[in-house]
Amino acid sequence: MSSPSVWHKNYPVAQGNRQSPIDIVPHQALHDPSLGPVVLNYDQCTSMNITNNGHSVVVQFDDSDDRSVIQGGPLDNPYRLKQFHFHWGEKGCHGSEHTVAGNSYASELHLVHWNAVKYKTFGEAATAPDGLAVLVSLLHKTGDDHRWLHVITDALYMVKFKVSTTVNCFNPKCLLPSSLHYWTYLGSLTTPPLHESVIWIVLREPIIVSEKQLGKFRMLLFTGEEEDQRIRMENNFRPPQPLKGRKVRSSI
Ligand SMILES: Cc1ccnc(S(N)(=O)=O)n1
Ligand SMILES: [Zn+2]
Repeated sequence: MSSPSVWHKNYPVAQGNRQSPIDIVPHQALHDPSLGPVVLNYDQCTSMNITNNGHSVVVQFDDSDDRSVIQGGPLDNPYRLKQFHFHWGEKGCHGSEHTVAGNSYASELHLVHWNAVKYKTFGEAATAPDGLAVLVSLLHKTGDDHRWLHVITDALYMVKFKVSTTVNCFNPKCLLPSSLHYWTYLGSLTTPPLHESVIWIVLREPIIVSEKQLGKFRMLLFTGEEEDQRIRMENNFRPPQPLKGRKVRSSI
């Protein structure tokens, strides 16, 4: 995984006008009363597998129909859940991509959805300005285990190297905080190809996870079993990017 500072050489859009992540400054966010609640319909278990794809750990979903969708909030259509993945650091409270008033969290969960009403495939949606919607849960490290995150962290040893294993019936709603109040802004993918196609919905309330649970992410490897180099997967986060005049709206 090359460093974010050189991505612009192969992906000039890295220096575009709607790049992600950003630093969210709460008192500068515009409260928009027209922003309704986000509505999550994840009840039909459609998770399929968990994969170490060499730069994060990803849980893929069956997105062949509208069983698992997000709608409402800033979205004009229902967006289909395709996958979720995490970003994390190597220690302490660094590892999230979005920061809040300059403060970073230990990790960040991205639930990636695509607009299957307007676009035929995820690939097509991923290049459209309203193609994707990513719901963000910030993971705050304190002492306690998160009661449901262990389902994921207990499976990580099976994908230590760049492999995949099945995960049945995991409803990611259990990884969200109790409050669905959010900030929202128009941005991009935070890893190449950095397409400016994402409506970001960042939940204000972090979830609480333990150092032990975070440690299990950090034992993942960027490298495959056959490679003799063992490179730990950590610090797979992009730092905040310039706002370039964008407005962040707040649901409350
Ligand atoms: C599916 C996908 C690809 C690249 N980057 C992202 S992210 N980190 O913006 O959610 N998601
Ligand atoms: Zn991500």
